[in-house]
Amino acid sequence: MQQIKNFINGEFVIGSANKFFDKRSPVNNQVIAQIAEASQADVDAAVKAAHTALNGEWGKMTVDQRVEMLYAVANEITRRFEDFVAAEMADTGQPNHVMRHVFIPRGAANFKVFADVVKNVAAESFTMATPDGRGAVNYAVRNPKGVVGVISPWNAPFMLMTWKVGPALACGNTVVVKPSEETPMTSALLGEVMNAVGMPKGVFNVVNGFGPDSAGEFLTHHPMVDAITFTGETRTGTAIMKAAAEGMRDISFELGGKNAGVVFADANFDDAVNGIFRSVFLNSGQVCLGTERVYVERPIFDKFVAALKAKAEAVKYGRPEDHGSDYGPLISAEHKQKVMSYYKKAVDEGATVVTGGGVPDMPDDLKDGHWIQPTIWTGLPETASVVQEEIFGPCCHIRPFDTDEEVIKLANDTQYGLSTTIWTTNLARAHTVAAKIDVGITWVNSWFLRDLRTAFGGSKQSGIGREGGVHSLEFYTETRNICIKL
Ligand SMILES: NC(=O)C1=CN([C@@H]2O[C@H](COP(=O)(O)OP(=O)(O)OC[C@H]3O[C@@H](n4cnc5c(N)ncnc54)[C@H](O)[C@@H]3O)[C@@H](O)[C@H]2O)C=CC1
Ligand SMILES: O=C(O)/C=C/C=C(\O)C(=O)O
Repeated sequence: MQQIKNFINGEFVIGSANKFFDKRSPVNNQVIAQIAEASQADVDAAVKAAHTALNGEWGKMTVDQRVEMLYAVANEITRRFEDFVAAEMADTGQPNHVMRHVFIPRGAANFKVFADVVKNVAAESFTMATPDGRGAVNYAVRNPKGVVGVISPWNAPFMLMTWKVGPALACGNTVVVKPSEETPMTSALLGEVMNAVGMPKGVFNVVNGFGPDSAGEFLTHHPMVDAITFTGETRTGTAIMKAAAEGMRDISFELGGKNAGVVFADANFDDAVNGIFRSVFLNSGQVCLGTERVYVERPIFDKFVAALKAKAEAVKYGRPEDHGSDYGPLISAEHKQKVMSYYKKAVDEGATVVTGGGVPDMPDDLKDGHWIQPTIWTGLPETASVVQEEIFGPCCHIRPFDTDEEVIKLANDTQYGLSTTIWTTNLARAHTVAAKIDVGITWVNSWFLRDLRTAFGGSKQSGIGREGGVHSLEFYTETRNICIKL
């Protein structure tokens, strides 16, 4: 049986508690690996190693040397591409093509792009007048924050973990990563990559375990962690924020969403159907940017619902490594139970089930996996649980609308504010509506089209702060101003 160990100070270690927990495959619920759980002492050792590394060889590197190191990491990820694809498929059960074309390439890009950003983005400088007429010059320098705690989720494990580790290292910090207990494999592989490229010991560390009373909590409460970056559930964000308050540590949070898709009657119909389908069902709906509320302008409502239904009914369930399959299971039995409870609630609250709503009939070898049908509802009021609460599953509610003002109000009627996708051929309308929807990211005639130099994050309860491009520099460095009187 494969063992996944912690990675502390450049070494793979089981840890002081000699304790393991099971990693089960989402496709059939079989145990596929044993994960070494980090104790409080192990987390302490990882944080201290990261702290020591700040003042060693890593801390003394020039920006150019760091940049070269990050390029080497990206190249090594690309060289071991198939290993990363296999590990992520085993952990998540999601299709080969999604790993190959979206999640794993993004992991390498997360190192390259931020290497380029730190190399090319200047810090600010201002000259000022002084009473004696000689003036003064101000210039900013960016220093690493220190040890960054990275808490990452299970839905796109490698992409979301490296989205934080890439910029943190580019800025000269060191990191301790706590991957989700559901998906530890690619973080461990990244440890191998770090050793292969000669990354100094202690710069990158991984501690495995759970949240409360385990590695997640030990890490976020550790007094030598200088900043915490987290992607996951809003409620977990609240707990981490409380931990970060001790010692006034900085935080960057990307949290949940209940994102709206808006389809106007003038949209290119096929593009809109394909785009909304992808935004609802990619990764079996386990994407924080995913659409769970769809608003369609009334003249095309029936036709749109029928087209989305046809596509949802055509998904090909199957093992991720089977190139014919395009739809995977949910991550865990627990998550399946949560999503199924929403499928039941929708019916209890009076939804019309357009398609799905249950569990597919799978062959014997996959029967115990966490499979669930893509599901579409109509006919619910906006107050219904499945229209208000983040489900994080392959499902959406579709409702007709008549005016721009109405759909803006509907889209904004949520505690979340992460993303929106708008489909229209009327550019003026796209601008006007986009400006009025209170989210961090709006896509027009597209979804999940990512330029890593742009600001990324959520408003309202979907997050705190922005990452991406220079915004990541803001979070991962301490900007200091130096004022010189001339
Ligand atoms: N990107 C997103 O917006 C994501 C949203 N979710 C939502 O969250 C729900 C639950 O999924 P989970 O993986 O359990 O999300 P979660 O927010 O509980 O876990 C994310 C990470 O935080 C860690 N964690 C949990 N409690 C912690 C604590 N008190 N202190 C420090 N670390 C802690 C977990 O071990 C994991 O590494 C999903 O059903 C979904 O609705 C989950 C994953 C990603
Ligand atoms: O593209 C990114 O940087 C982040 C994407 C986030 C998700 O897909 C998620 O958290 O589900």
